[in-house]
Amino acid sequence: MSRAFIVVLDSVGCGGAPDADQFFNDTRPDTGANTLGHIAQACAEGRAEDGRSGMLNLPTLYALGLGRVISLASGLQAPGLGAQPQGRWGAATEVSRGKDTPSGHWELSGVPVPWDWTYFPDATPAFDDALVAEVCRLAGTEGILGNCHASGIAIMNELGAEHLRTGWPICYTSADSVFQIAAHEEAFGLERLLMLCADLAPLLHSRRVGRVIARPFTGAEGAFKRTSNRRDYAIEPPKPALMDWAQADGRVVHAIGKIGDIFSHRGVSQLHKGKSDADLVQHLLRLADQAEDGALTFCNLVEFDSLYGHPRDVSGYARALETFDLAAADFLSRLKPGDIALFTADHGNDPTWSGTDHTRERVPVLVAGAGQGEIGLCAFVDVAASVATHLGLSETGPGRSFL
Ligand SMILES: O=P(O)(O)O[C@H]1O[C@H](CO)[C@@H](O)[C@H]1O
Ligand SMILES: [Mn+2]
Ligand SMILES: [Mn+2]
Repeated sequence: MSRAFIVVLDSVGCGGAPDADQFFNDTRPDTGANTLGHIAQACAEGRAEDGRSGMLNLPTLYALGLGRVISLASGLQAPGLGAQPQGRWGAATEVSRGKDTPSGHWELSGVPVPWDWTYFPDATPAFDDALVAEVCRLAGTEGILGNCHASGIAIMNELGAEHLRTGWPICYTSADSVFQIAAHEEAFGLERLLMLCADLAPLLHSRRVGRVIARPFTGAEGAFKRTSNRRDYAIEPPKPALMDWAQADGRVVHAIGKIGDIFSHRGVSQLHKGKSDADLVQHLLRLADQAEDGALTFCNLVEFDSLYGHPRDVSGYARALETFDLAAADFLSRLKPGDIALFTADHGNDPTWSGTDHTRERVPVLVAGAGQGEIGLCAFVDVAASVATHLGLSETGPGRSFL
């Protein structure tokens, strides 16, 4: 039985979203944002020379059709990407109203998001009194710290000492639909923090806040450090999605990286986590060798987004793409006859753009193992339909298979 591998390169968009004018970074609309296209341009113009050099060098992904995808999606002729593709290539357009990770992954899995997410206002306080009171009740504290939009490292350093003094949890949010709680692993207690987030999640999910995120840290003042015990309590997809369909048909589903959290751990047979994308790629290589007949492997590589997209680090983003491209060649060489591997993304995060938020873009769809030729423009839900069709699942969702 054939197998399928989906690899989401988090935030590796290819421009051209028809509704980009309705999404913003600071006050600038996302119209024209193009993560891959602008990185390729910056490389060609010598503006991405930190730790790497020259044209964006992605032979494996170009051979599947990546260069064609950028011009298909956005009309941009990205320099150096013109190779004759050997794979199936297209660009997918999202309909969900959020340019965030859950929206993107759910829609790729056949479930567009039918609601508007709740975002907290960029004001202080960001949270209403009833919510603060509930956090205090569950935490057993007389108050909270933060109560604003913040970057996690900055607010940990700013309020960590006060947190140790008062015992109050540090609560903050961002441009995403999230409620985050940072607390010291030893002083506040890791289990207590996780329990607090778990207990708070149903209330926030009922308000359509996508995730409650525990952000434990350790160390003393001046040397606080986040630990890898981050935990996301995410709202569940409103309908069964690709991984659920596969499991319902008795297939093994491997989730690599954040995939478990993004789907509230639904539909996952085995979860493979790591401390970095390099670890996650090792899981991917191992599963290419070892995944069961008929299995679905769904992988998210988050560092493009978290380490390079949000900080607007063009060289770093280019380096990460080039590193991944080498691993992708190794990965593809391990596939067995009948397997497919599909590379895509969940949204954009153009490192040349204004602001620090995601950018609304189309995403690449590159398929190895399914012959050669243009898929053209398609829908996010067509990814799920195509993978389900390839695996021979009984449910294929609302999309149309391009395979
Ligand atoms: O700044 P840190 O705490 O890393 O938070 C980031 O991580 C959140 C979820 O991925 C985003 O919404 C952003 O707020
Ligand atoms: Mn994402
Ligand atoms: Mn992000």
